[in-house]
Amino acid sequence: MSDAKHKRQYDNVEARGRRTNRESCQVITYRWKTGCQENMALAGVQVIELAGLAPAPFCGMILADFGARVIRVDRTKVAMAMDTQARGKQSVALNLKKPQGVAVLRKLCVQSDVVIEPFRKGVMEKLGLGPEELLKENPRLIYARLTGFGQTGSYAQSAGHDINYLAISGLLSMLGRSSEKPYAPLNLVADFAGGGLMCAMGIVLALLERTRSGKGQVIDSSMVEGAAYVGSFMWKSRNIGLWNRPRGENLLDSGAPFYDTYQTSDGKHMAVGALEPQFYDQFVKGLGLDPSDLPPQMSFSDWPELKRIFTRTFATKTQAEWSRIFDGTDACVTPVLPLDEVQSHPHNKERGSFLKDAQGEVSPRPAPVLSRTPADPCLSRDPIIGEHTRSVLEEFGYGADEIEQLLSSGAVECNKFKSRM
Ligand SMILES: C[C@H](CCC[C@@H](C)[C@H]1CC[C@H]2[C@@H]3[C@H](O)C[C@@H]4C[C@H](O)CC[C@]4(C)[C@H]3C[C@H](O)[C@]12C)C(=O)SCCNC(=O)CCNC(=O)[C@H](O)C(C)(C)COP(=O)(O)OP(=O)(O)OC[C@H]1O[C@@H](n2cnc3c(N)ncnc32)[C@H](O)[C@@H]1OP(=O)(O)O
Repeated sequence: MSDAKHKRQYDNVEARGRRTNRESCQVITYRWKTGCQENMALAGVQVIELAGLAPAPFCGMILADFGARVIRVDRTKVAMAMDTQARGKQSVALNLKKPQGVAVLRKLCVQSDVVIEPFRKGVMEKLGLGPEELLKENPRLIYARLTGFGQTGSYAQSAGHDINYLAISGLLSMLGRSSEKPYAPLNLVADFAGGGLMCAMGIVLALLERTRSGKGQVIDSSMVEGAAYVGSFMWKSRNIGLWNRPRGENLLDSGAPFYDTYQTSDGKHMAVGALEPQFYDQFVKGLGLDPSDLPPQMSFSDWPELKRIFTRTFATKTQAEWSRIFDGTDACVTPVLPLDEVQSHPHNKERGSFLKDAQGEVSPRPAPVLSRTPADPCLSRDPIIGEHTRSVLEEFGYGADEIEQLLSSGAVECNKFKSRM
């Protein structure tokens, strides 16, 4: 195809795409997100999220919370969605083992701003939907590849989960109490901080850059590197002696008695972060101890003794009693709250830090809070698999007969939400 013809075709696609995007976002925004804040930071951005495990769904949810339109592409013949971070998304069910299903996905991607793919390296290429292909048709596309090990390197084709990526990042070796083996803090660091969140940042950066260049690009979002990047402080603070003792014996890794948790008389816990001397003094005072009876705060060899003294002291009162003593001071002591208590804690309540959705489920509100264009998360129920297949296909230009043909071939699936009322 001649360059001129290709350009004309691209311009038409681009123009149609832009028009479709704009129209569809306006149409969809009106039809499906009535009341949403048109001025949310990512309003008008259209994202295709290929259904994956935890990290990619988190990335998609962040973008949806801040106004993007996120269409999640689910597998067909799946009983229920495993995406627990689905708020604000639509669901289209496609069978990518069928060429027609691949053709539909291609059309969705070509007419969108962002695609998030959560698969092992090479899967999209096998489908003929690699970045080469799609960016040729839509040079403005931002193609985010969220993997564990990245698109290159000997592990690139290997399966893995958060703990594996954390291990290869170096951070897992630093996590754990003294004389215990390393432990992964839930699947927070690689999956979410270094994965979904880092990928969302990459997408926003690429969107911003595109406003200048008009061009999309590929984002190679490796959870190993994302986790390590989140942990840059650990690398950069080694030469100031913060981490030169064995695991669990340093200032911030449960070694220091004034940076740890303690059990209270009612079996709950308090968190202590009294690092600076002026806060440490308030902490000791709040415990009702005489500083002259204690060894110096930074006497490493006396830390085990200090821990024993603080443990004994915290065991004499309930969490509520200690909270009354320390709230409003600079002692850096706070109650360790279980998930079902955070929403009602006075500070969180005053800020509205946690929201309740239409199903009565409590979860964190989007962060950070933008003063003029804050996130406006969708609080209605999550989509069922394939709930929006028909409406999205119509919006992307498929006629009724074509949709029926796609349905009968099994390339797509449409499902209707059935209320349990
Ligand atoms: C710690 C977290 C994990 C959080 C998730 C957990 C909550 C869940 C993980 C496992 C679940 C349990 C398990 O499923 C068993 C039970 C099942 C039961 O039903 C429920 C209870 C269970 C106990 C269940 C409970 C929970 O749900 C779980 C515990 C993480 O670390 S998540 C981060 C994982 N890593 C990444 O995301 C990095 C990038 N991805 C990868 O490396 C790979 O995708 C991965 C994750 C290693 C999986 O590899 P896999 O071989 O399965 O897939 P891929 O190689 O990526 O290929 C994808 C193939 O799928 C085809 N495909 C995609 N979309 C479609 C479609 N729409 N239609 C048709 N086909 C599709 C695609 O073409 C690929 O096919 P090929 O292989 O032929 O190329």
